[in-house]
Amino acid sequence: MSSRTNISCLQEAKRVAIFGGTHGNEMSGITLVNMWIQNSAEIERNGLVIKPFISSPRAVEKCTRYIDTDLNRAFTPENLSSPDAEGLPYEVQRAKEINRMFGPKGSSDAYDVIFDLHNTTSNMGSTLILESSTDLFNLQMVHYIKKAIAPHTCSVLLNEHPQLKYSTTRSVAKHPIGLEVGPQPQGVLRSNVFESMRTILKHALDFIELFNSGVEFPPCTVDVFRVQERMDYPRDTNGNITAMVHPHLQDCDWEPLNRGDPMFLTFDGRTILYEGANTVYPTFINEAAYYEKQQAFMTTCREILAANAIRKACK
Ligand SMILES: CC(=O)N[C@@H](CC(=O)O)C(=O)O
Ligand SMILES: [Zn+2]
Repeated sequence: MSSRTNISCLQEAKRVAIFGGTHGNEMSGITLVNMWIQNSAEIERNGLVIKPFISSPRAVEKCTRYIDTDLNRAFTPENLSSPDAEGLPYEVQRAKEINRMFGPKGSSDAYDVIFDLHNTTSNMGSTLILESSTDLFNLQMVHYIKKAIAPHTCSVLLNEHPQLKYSTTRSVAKHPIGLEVGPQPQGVLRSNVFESMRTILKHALDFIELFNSGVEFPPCTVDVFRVQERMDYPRDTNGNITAMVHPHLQDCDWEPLNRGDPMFLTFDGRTILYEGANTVYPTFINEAAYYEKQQAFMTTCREILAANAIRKACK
């Protein structure tokens, strides 16, 4: 790193993986990855090794989110260092395999970039998910993608929360990046969602190719939504939900939610208001996969991140 010129020189990003089917019922990513496994012409770039990969084939075969446990929570140090044994949950075995193939997580042998393709039932549009506010390579890539797709837009969700952060499949890579596109029901393919995902990935790969070719990217800023809090549904003493997302909140991902705004509608017709002091930006509103995670939506706050100029390190 050179601080005098304020250009950060980063390692080349030669090995890139594209994961689909981390969740077996999120059809756009699964379909794109299967398509690219058959014919990779569209994703090939000069000087790059690009591996399209189905992360959870058994879940894909059954068209279910997971077999035993959520793969996208399974990349914990405990799981990854556990001895191989019969009878481990399918996704724990799979996490260990993926870590051997694309990692080891945290080591210099790990893949440079893993894109993990997800779909949501929420009305989030296209969303890039980052796990670190200081990963200059990812920040510059996100900035590049946002510029390239304009006038279409893409939100950036930053999940760096000490308690709410989870051990994702992509976290095996040096630069983990999630791509979440919705709304798309589980088990369903929607052409608009499929095409948005495909376009964003194309620009992402173009960025990596340019970076590796020695192009310098000037300093930039990126608007992000930082994860703040998990909001659960109101529940009775048995743990069953007693209310739904309020119609005024449903589908309003990324729109401001202010103190006093409707949040839930109980089955007997009562409105429950948001009582937090600050304006927040909800996302993952009414995501199907999150009922079991006790999450009706997630609140975020807006933030602007600044990134240094970057270029490939000269050897
Ligand atoms: C709907 C869904 O699966 N969302 C992803 C988000 C992510 O990849 O961080 C998950 O919960 O694992
Ligand atoms: Zn998913």
